Order: sequence, then C-alpha cells, then structure tokens
Amino acid sequence: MRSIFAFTTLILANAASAYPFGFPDCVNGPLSKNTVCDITASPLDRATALISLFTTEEKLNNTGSVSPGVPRLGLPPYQWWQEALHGVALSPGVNFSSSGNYSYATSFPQPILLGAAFDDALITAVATVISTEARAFNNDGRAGLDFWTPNINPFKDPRWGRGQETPGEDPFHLSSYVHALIDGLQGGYAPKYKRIVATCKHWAGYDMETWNGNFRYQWDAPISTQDLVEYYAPPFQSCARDSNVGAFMCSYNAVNGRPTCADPYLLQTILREHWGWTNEQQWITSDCDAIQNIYLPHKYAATRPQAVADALNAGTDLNCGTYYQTHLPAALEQGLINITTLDRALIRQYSSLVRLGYFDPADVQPYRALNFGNVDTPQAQRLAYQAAVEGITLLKNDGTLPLSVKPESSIAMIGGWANATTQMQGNYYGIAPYLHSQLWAAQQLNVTVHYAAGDSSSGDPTTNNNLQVFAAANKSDIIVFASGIDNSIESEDKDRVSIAWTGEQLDLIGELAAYGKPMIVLQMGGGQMDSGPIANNPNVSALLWGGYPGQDGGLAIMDILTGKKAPAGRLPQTQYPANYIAQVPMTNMSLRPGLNNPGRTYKWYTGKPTFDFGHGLHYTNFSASIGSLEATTFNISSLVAGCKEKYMDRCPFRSVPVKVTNIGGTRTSDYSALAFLTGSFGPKPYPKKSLVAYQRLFDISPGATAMAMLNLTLGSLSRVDEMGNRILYPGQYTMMIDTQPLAMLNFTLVGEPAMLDKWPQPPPRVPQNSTGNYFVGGFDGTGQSVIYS
Ligand SMILES: O=[N+]([O-])c1ccc(O[C@@H]2O[C@@H](CO)[C@H](O)[C@H]2O)cc1
Repeated sequence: MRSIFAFTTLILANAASAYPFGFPDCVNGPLSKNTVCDITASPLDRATALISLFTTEEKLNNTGSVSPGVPRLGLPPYQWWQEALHGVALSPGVNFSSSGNYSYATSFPQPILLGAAFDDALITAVATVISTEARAFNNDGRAGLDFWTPNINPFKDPRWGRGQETPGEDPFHLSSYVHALIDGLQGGYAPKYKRIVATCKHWAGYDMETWNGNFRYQWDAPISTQDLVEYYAPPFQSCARDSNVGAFMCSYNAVNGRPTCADPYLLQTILREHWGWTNEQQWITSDCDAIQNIYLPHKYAATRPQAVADALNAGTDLNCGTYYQTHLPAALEQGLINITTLDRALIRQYSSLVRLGYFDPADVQPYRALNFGNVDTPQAQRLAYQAAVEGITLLKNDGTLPLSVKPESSIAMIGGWANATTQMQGNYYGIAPYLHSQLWAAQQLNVTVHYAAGDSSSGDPTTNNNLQVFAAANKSDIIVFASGIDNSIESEDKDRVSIAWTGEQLDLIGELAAYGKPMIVLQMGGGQMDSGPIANNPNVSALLWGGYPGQDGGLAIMDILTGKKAPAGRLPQTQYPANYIAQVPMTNMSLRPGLNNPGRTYKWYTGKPTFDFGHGLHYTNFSASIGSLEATTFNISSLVAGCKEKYMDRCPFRSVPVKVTNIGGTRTSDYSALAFLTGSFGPKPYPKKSLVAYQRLFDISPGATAMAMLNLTLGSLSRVDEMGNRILYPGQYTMMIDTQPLAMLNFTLVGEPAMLDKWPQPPPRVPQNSTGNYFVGGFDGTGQSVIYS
C-alpha cells in the first residue's frame, strides 16, 4: 500500500535539499539585462531570449523534470513535478515542513466524491484554495509553480485503481468539472499571471493499471475513432480548447499502436492543431519514464535515441525522469532531432514560467505575498467540510435517517473505516491539518459511543476477532458499520479483481443487521462496489457512499446521519452488479455493447445496474417542471445558421428553465438537477440516455421552489459518427430531469444533418511490436475481440 509515496518521499528529500526553489535574480544577476527580465516584453520573446543564451549542453540538461537551470546565468534549478490532486500533495517538488508552518495543507475529498456534488462552483472554489496554498508553498521555496493535476481520464471500468482520482464516468460531467477546476487552479482563461499551471493527464486512453498480464507501461489501447471522440477525448478537449490549461501529460499506454508520447496525431494534429492549443506557453510532459517505455516494453522505437527523438519530435516537450537528459545528446549527434525542436520545447517551458511571474519583481504580481497564513484558513476548512457534505450520497434509506439522537442514545461505531485517518484521503494526498474520522465525529455528539474496528477478514464473523464488535452492537441502540475498500485494494498499479463486498464483510453486516436495531452501512472508498446484497437486506436501514471524504469527512458523514445536513450527492459512476467484471475484459475499450461486452457506463450498459449513475436519495422529495420552449420543432439549418462560434458545438441551443419544488414535508435540502437527453437520432445503436446539463440548487426549504437554468448547446444535442465527426441529426429528442424522470420535454429536429466538427482522421494502426504476449482481448477495428501476440 502507498508504495508510490515511499518513492516520492525519498525523491522529495533529495529534491528539497538539492533543488530548493528560488527565483532568478532579475535585478542584479547576469540575466538582469536580458529580455527575459523585461516585464513589458511578450512571454515568447522573453523565453526566446533566455534560451538563446543556453549552450547546447545546457539545453539538453534542462529537458527533465529535475532541471538544473543554468548556474552561470543565475537561472536556478527547477523541479517540474508537483502534485495537487485534492490539495497540495506529497510529491518530488513539494516539501512539507516536519512541524509548524508548512507542515500541512488543506486536504479536500478525492475527485470522485467532488464529482458526486455536481456543483461546478464548488469545484472552482476548491481549486482556488489549492492554487492559493500552492502559491504560499512556492513563496517559501517549498514547491514549484506547475502541478501535475488533474487526472481526467474517464472512469470507464469499475476495476480501475485510479478511478478515485477522477470525477467519474460521464464525459460531459468531466468536461464541465475540469473547466471549473482549471478556472480555479489557473485563475481564469488567460490571466496576466496564472495562479499555477495545471496539467491535464493522461492523454489518452489510460484507464488500466494491470490486468491479466497487461500493464499500463506496455498496454496498447485499441480505441475506435468514434469512442475516442465521444468518450475518451472530451475532458481533454475541455482542458485544451475551452479552458486553456497550461500543460498536458501524455500517458504510458499506446493508442492504436503508437505510444501516446510519440504520437504526432494525438499531440500535434488533435491537441495543438484541431483544438487550437497553440500558444507558446503550453507544454507537454511525459508521464514518469513513459519515454523510456517507447523503447521498452513498447518496442516502438528500435533504439533509445530513437525513442527520445520520436517523443520530442511528436511534441513531448518535457520528460518526467532523466531519459531525455541521458539520450537526447545521442539523438542530436545522430541527426534524429534538431536544435529548433529542442529550443521549441524549452521556450514552451520557460514562457510558461514567465506567465507565472517567475522572472518578475514581487511587487508587480498578485501572488507573491501569500504565506502560511493563507493555508488551511477557517474558510478553507469550511470548504473541505462542505465539499464532503455535498458529495456524500445516500443510496438507501428506509426512513431511519436522519437519526434522532438524544443524550441517552448509544451508537456502535464499527468497522475498519470507523476510525480512519489517512484512509480518508485516498491517494495523491498531502499532509492534512487533521483527519476527523466518523468515530471522532460521533464522540463529539452528546451520546454514548461504543467503538470496535472488528475484523472482517477472518471468515466466520462470530469468531473471537469480532467479540468486541458484537459487544458494542449489544450495548448500543444504533449501529453504524463503516467499511468498503481503500488504497490497499484500489490504487496506482492496482486494479481491483472484484467489485463485490467480501463474503466476510457481508457476513458481518448480516450478523449486525440481525440485531434488528437501526443499522447504517457506510460504503467507503472510490470505486463502486456492488452493494446489492446490503441494499436488499431489509434489516439494513440505510446505505451511504462516503468516497474518500478528506480532512473533515467523518464530521460530514455524521452530520448527514444525524440530520444536521441533508444528503444530495449523486453517484458519478454506475454501480454494477458484481458479475459485470466477468463479462468484459478491462482491455476492451469499446463503449457500445458487443462481443464480450455488455456495454459500458450508464449510456450503453445493457444489464441492470445495482444503482444507476446519478442515483442519490434525499431526506425529502422533489417535483420538477420544465418551462416550455417557444416551439417543439426546430430546423437544423436555422440552428446552424445562427451559430457564430468558431467551435460550433459550443453554440447555445436553448436555456431551459426547470422549476424544482421541495414537496417532502419537513427537511430543507439541496437538489442537483441532472438533465439527460434520450431519443432516436444519429447513428445506431442509440445510447440509453446522455447527461447534457446539470445544476445544483441549494437549501430548498419545504414547500419552496428553486429555479435551475439548464444550458443546452448544439454540441449536447449532437452525436458522433464512426469517423469521429460531430453531427447534428434530425430526430426525436426528449429531455428528462433526474434518473427516475420528474419531468420531460419533447422536441424534434428536422432537416439535413449538419456537421459541427469535422474530425481529423487518424493514420493507420501500427502493428504490435511490444515484448511479450500482452495483448489479450484487443480490438481489431471492427469491434471484434482478438488476441495479439
Ligand atoms: O517511479 N515511481 O515511483 C513512480 C511513481 C508514480 C508514478 O505515477 C505517475 O506519475 C504521475 C505524475 O503526475 C502520474 O499521474 C502517474 O501515472 C510513476 C512512477
């Protein structure tokens, strides 16, 4: 468990002593007369002037994540690798102090729980705190200015160990979420000074650690153009085209035969050209040692110099690791790269630092005054708590919740998650100021608490190992069982081999439920587990999904259980029945149902989910009504003629008002209005439905009404054909509010199909070369599973 962090802590210690962060001296240093220090010049001119001073050797030296800078020029070393997935995080470039100031940073819930809030404003607020704290760390020389976050690969397969790092499975949701996130991380679309540089990773098609002899380092993901455009690419399009993110990371895996870091189609044709991600301040880093993988195990390049040349020429500007620094000299000597390409990469990196104010005097820029007083402020603490409250999702409730607790009440807090500490953070975590567990929160109530962790790994739950559990349950009138999964089961390098609760866990839940007392199960962890057996047990009163809820997650959970807060989170991923994973190999990248594939995500899954994407109960009931449009039939040619955007999918269709009323009696509650589109239009098969808009409404009191404005674009009405073209089709459309529709709106599009986005066609698939018989269950371009060797 947490092996990556043993590594990062090691690097961190080295990096911190070898490369403390400093700023170039633009007042007295050797660079002071160079254009790089001229704040009136453009970032491109400034970076170009800087790089023109580098010798070839200095250029080659500064291509890795640990860049030595150029001492003779007074250019300090720089560590490019910082992480901040849900708060400033332990990573090579982040140096937490061992005590006192800078010994902690706010630790928010994992993205999978943030995603469940369906609240983009919350995401911007969280990201703004993260970038503020990152700046404070930077000002103290404890972090760089670029962070390798977010992980925005769609969480397609429930087994994926890193799905917890993402906001979920739906491409529209991810695109909207990541736009809000980058807004907060970077400080808007094109601020004069970026707050920090964010890095959208891992482009593209990365969603497997290790499965059945396949590893992320050698996996060649077979992805059809249709699936790429419709599913794998949209969050990255949102990063690049719509949010102007400062950096991208290419992934370990190959796509259709090409390791992504060596693929000019993905990096140049799509990312830079088609999405217009072309300004000089944007760079692409490789995943860590991914360039080495181009040589081995991908065997895409025949030599190491060829591997680095393939990557640099394709547009990978920076190498996480030392492979560029080691092998680019030979590539240059052999004429595989030229100095112009090397300069391009360096100019991109350093102009990005210019945009961060790295070369500018402190008094002209907004973030240099931030200090530890801006870290984990009371406001940030409240936000961490609020974020957990908003995401926590109620899956079942027989009416027992909210609990009514009185001084004479006694609660049994049971299970391996009841007294959680760092478990609450998931992976890519920082050092939290505190970690309030569910047990801690229960102990703050004016009730008696009986705690027993128990041991759900011991087979028969009635063995001695669980005597304390039964004693606690006996003595209490309420039982809370907190369990599920954690990073020992799902993590980087570890995909799950089961999505069921273990027999031991289910047996123990059964024993505890048999007491006939109010019995609440907390399903903790990132990936969904099949909670069907728990939901179907009539003696289990309630089931709540808590994700990895961060520093105040225990309090958020207990406040929901006791009714101080009302739940309104929604599942950001489908909860499949346990046998789903036997029906589809992880290596099957197709979304649509086919051979060995019952379909993926709520859009295409043909079976019956245990809980649907978007499921989430409240302590009250809501009704909804959709305002009528001015017409029920729309002509495609008029819609398109009225569209003046360069990217036509962004053109508005209509803003649809939705009136939501709390009809449930006594409880004030938030409500996330989710709008799905269904109907018969575009290529077959049709998806069951697609999320096209959402908005969270706050604090709707009983009897009160709130209004959501759901903005539909032409893009959200469109479908993608087999060539990847995004097209507006004639047909019958139905917009539905919520998973069990509370309201529906029908309309029709008539006329000829209209092209919204013509997709550049990929080069032909490259045959497999990789070492080993890894390619079990691939895709041959027609949807058939094949075995490559
Ligand atoms: O060598 N290691 O110890 C090591 C540790 C972490 C690691 O993960 C990669 O590094 C992260 C960089 O942001 C990417 O998200 C992830 O895929 C890759 C390599």
